[in-house]
Amino acid sequence: MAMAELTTPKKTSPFLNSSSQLRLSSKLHLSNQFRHLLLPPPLHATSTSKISCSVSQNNQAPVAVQDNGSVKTKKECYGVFCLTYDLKAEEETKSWKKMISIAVSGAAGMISNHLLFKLASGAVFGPDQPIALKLLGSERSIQALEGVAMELEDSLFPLLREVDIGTDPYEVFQDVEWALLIGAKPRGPGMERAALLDINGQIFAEQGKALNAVASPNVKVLVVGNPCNTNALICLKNAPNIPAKNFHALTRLDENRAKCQLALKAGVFYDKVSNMTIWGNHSTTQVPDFLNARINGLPVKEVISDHKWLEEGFTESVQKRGGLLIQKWGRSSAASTAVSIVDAIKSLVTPTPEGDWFSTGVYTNGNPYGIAEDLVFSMPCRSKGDGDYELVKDVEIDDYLRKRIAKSEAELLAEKQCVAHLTGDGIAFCDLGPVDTMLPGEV
Ligand SMILES: NC(=O)C1=CN([C@@H]2O[C@H](COP(=O)(O)OP(=O)(O)OC[C@H]3O[C@@H](n4cnc5c(N)ncnc54)[C@H](OP(=O)(O)O)[C@@H]3O)[C@@H](O)[C@H]2O)C=CC1
Ligand SMILES: O=C([O-])CC(=O)C(=O)O
Repeated sequence: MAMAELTTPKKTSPFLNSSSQLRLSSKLHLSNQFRHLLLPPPLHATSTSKISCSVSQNNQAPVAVQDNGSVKTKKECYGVFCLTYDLKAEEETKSWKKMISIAVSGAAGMISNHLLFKLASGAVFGPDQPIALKLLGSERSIQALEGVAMELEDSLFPLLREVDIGTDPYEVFQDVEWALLIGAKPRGPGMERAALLDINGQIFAEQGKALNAVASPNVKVLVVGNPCNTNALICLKNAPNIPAKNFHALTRLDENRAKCQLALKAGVFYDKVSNMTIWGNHSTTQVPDFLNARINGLPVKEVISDHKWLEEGFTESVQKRGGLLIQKWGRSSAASTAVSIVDAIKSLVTPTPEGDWFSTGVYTNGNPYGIAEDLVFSMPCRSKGDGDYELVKDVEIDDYLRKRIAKSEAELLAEKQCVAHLTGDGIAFCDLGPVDTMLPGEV
């Protein structure tokens, strides 16, 4: 029977019981000889506690080996991912990097359904990076999460080494190095934006606290669930031990949409469009920056002479692309959102090409553009590929951009006031103005 290596958790959840605080780190590789083994029945637990386990020789359910040598039946990990393996024992996997843990919330939702398979395939972190997926759901979705885990099992991804499913963020986020926060309540008909901010804000406040308590201290957090900028702000405010710089709100989908629209108008393929900034909020006030974007290395305005289209048609088409898609497709962008999450992560883990940049919603703290501090605001960034980023500080802002950026900034400041009770900034006061602002997916 192969043994797993014991590690002691750095931090513990207030919700963990003593048995679930035992965590054994897996160094073991699921070799092909084990693939035929009988697996335990699907998990019906409502929380997760990962203990790696070993496989008994007589085709019984996997069992966990505890530090005192006693054997404990493993219930919480999922199916085939409970099996043990030794990455260093086989030629093909010996040179692989140390496994990383990635948490995904809303893991049974539409976006995740596309994203998880890209993560597991190696398309995001590379072909030598084994991963563990920690899937966060709720009582609503626990059955569906089992279905997701079953599909991951059946995909036989060599790089996917562990899958845990659970409903308690304090357990699911234990030691994670990436947290992709996708789950959020969709805004229903007639629901005020203020109500959405409050309901979803509570989810992100709780998840921020959980990350703060149990995640890797340098965890990178990407907030996708809407309204993503303010949710990211709430999350980081509730995680004071994690650098605020590590939190992002996803505006990469907007960047990709903007590149596509410019390419269409210019009659070039979209790989010719670069330096595309989305400024501000992931909402209909966002500002796709055609002043600084380039097509074939030239300023957009030199390539597209229809400047009225740039200011009106282009800008609105990007701001409302999500809504148009819902009209056609009947549901909000899921596949392209998943692709943009992949792009956003890859932009942080691979060096940015010389002269280019990417957009991401980041914490404003000493920015050179005069944008209010203490917001999560989309801006141009570059990365050395180490998971971190630097702001691009010398982008030109003209009057057109300045006015529109100020509108998105005002919107975010108003959103921030609505959630003051969740950020530790006092009593909330919610006045979002006479016209309720929209998510890109709303019309
Ligand atoms: N930033 C961006 O560019 C984009 C952001 N989005 C946003 O991403 C989020 C997820 O989208 P998508 O995957 O399509 O949505 P789905 O509706 O398919 O899934 C969302 C998941 O959110 C979870 N959830 C959390 N809290 C609640 C709640 N109170 N009520 C209902 N569900 C809840 C549910 O999972 P569970 O039951 O497990 O909690 C559900 O599976 C949305 O907020 C959407 O607006 C979408 C597109 C682009
Ligand atoms: O509004 C939504 O849920 C969808 C969304 O963010 C987008 O398409 O950009």
